[in-house]
Amino acid sequence: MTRTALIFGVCGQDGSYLARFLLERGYAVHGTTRDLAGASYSTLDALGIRERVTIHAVAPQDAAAVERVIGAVSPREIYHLAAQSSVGLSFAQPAAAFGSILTSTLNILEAIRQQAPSARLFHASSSEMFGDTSAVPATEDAPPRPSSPYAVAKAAAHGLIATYRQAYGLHAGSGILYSHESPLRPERFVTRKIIRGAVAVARGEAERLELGNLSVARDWGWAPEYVDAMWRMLQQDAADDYILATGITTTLEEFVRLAFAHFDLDWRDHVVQTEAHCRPTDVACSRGNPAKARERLGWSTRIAMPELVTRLIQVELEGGHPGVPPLT
Ligand SMILES: C[C@H]1O[C@H](OP(=O)(O)OP(=O)(O)OC[C@H]2O[C@@H](n3cnc4c(=O)[nH]c(N)nc43)[C@H](O)[C@@H]2O)[C@@H](O)[C@@H](O)C1=O
Repeated sequence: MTRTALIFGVCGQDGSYLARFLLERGYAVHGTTRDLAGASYSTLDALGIRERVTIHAVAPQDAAAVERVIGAVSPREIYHLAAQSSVGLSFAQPAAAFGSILTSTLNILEAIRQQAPSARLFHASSSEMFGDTSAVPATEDAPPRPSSPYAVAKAAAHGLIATYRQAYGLHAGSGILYSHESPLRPERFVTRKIIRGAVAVARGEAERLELGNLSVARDWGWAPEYVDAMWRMLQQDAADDYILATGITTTLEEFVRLAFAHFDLDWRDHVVQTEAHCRPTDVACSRGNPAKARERLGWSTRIAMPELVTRLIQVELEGGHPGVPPLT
């Protein structure tokens, strides 16, 4: 029998890779986007799968619309990836961050509790909720110490998922996602910005690249690998929370150095640090221990730093995603 999955936020980086992953495994894949006419399908187009996904117009902050789509699709697996994903933007638009992250999560949980209690739910939590973890890599039990509107909302949504699991017995779990990158990332995120910037300088199309704080350190992985973990979580008999990370943390300065060094360039000749690109507060260092995911899900990453930089540059130089038309 064909298995059916519903992905809230199918047009994002993770939604698109997950849709491809599930299609490859024979799933009927449904996905939501807020506005069919206004939606950008560039990620689904880049992977060549737009025609194979049934897309529904749903604003996840609209409880009735969430109930309707879950009732209509009747999915066994639900993936909640629909929320504002930019930490930086959440400082400028905190209310929007809260609505998109927290209200959407509550609506999906309530719809499942009321009318699809046997459905399984994956929720995208974030390492940002732990704050600075330079002293000890976070485990799933680490206390939340959020330091941005985005992280506060994610910590609350994470708590809701655990509460519904415990109080109502739902099969609902959070993947605590560390940064995971790909050519589908927009330039709002620093990795794509750096890769594009280094390529532009190497080609003589730009002279400099403006960035913010380079002393921060992050655990960067390869996004297509993370959707496998999301799926594995929903194949477990019991739902739980898992840290999804490579376990390798690198400074942003080192990322920049590697990107420019790929073209025999010294980043210090081209990168300018400006206040305008710094956040009011920023997580200094993000470290996570993915042991539980390795032991219980059999999941670990194959691609990590520094290979990630080379891979992103190669795709950028080829003009898009491997094997599919270039991204515009
Ligand atoms: C785990 C977490 O991962 C991602 O959030 P993020 O780490 O904030 O991603 P980002 O690429 O915007 O920033 C990374 C770091 O780089 C610093 N940085 C310096 N200069 C620039 C700069 O010019 N632009 C940007 N965007 N960042 C800069 C910036 O201050 C920050 O320290 C999302 O997936 C999120 O959804 C998520 O949950």
